[in-house]
Amino acid sequence: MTSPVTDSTPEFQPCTITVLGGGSFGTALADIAARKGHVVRQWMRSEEQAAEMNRTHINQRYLPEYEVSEQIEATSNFDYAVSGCDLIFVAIPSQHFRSVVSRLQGKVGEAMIISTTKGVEAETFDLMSEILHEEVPGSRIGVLSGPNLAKEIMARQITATVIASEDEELCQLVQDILHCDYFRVYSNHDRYGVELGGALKNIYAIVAGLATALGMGDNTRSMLITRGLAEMSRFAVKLGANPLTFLGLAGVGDLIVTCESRLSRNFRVGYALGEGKSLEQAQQELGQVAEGVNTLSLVRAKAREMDVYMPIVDGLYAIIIENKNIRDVTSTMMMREQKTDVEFLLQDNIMAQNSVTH
Ligand SMILES: NC(=O)C1=CN([C@@H]2O[C@H](COP(=O)(O)OP(=O)(O)OC[C@H]3O[C@@H](n4cnc5c(N)ncnc54)[C@H](O)[C@@H]3O)[C@@H](O)[C@H]2O)C=CC1
Ligand SMILES: O=C(CO)COP(=O)(O)O
Repeated sequence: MTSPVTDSTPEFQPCTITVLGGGSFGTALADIAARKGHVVRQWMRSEEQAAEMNRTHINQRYLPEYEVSEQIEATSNFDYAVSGCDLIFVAIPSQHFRSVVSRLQGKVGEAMIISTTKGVEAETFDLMSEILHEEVPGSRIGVLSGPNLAKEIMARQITATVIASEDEELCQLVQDILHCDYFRVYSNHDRYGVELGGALKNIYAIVAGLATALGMGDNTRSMLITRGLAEMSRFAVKLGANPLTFLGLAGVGDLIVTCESRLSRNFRVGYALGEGKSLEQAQQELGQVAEGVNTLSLVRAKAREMDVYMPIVDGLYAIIIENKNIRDVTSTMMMREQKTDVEFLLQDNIMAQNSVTH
């Protein structure tokens, strides 16, 4: 049995927190909050899964190796789960996000709502916090994103995340709720950039998994991560995000962890593809969400519409959707026109400034 980390500081104020989603990340967040002494309800679709979790304190399907706090109350009763809570974390895969959060309408009073989902909606290209704005108008909204592999959080590996919102009070509350000796929460006001970073990096994790399975080296993976970052930032800037956000935990931080870790489901899908499995087989064997697969097609279409150069996205799409030969695609990518290393103009601005001051 793991020891509690209950917050015993005099200023500690227990909150009532609801987590929507019975998967790995929802469970990891519920566990942190419950161990800190908050009242935590975790909503999941399956009545049997909820009953089993309350009985055994183990999420058998998603995190069978870890015992969760006995203080988490799992429930399949949605209205009960969200009644009278102060804050809601939503950890539902992007494809089902709207259908679940639309049920919050008129039920949540003043509760703040935080999306933890790293994906894009197919029909609208909406990010999850935009869906929250549409489905629960008037609510206070934030996004939690960063290098946060659920299993490492459950193992109490030291981890940092980002809470992003224009709402300063919301950021402060989430920091207070989740901060403990193994989990640090940084704030950022660029909600859109933070959220976009979390969604985009999944694509490059698939590429990294694929490259690793094919026996490509560390030089290759480093190139993929760095050029992936350039591509992500280029795309995000075109959509109006701040490229500097991509230098933080929710950008390069999350990109590194998902491109380097075999715990990443997106990496694992890529790895399985590299072993010659079909996309369907890879997803089926995973049995959990790998958001990057859907995000890939959506981002490729959007990049074409906006005329953004994304060769890695194009290459992965050619391999896994158009079934092109991996070696041919890689060779075409390598033989493309040579580009400059760093493309943003910050450096030019600094040099221009220096030439004035020196
Ligand atoms: N697992 C991780 O390490 C992290 C995951 N995330 C993000 O969190 C989101 C959720 O991921 P996980 O919890 O890992 O996924 P998961 O695959 O472990 O679990 C997904 C959960 O959503 C539930 N679900 C699916 N459709 C539903 C519906 N229509 N109604 C109600 N529940 C439904 C499933 O039953 C399951 O409990 C994803 O967008 C992921 O990118 C973010 C950070 C870390
Ligand atoms: O977002 C994550 C880590 O920050 C989890 O990545 P996967 O969804 O690829 O497992």
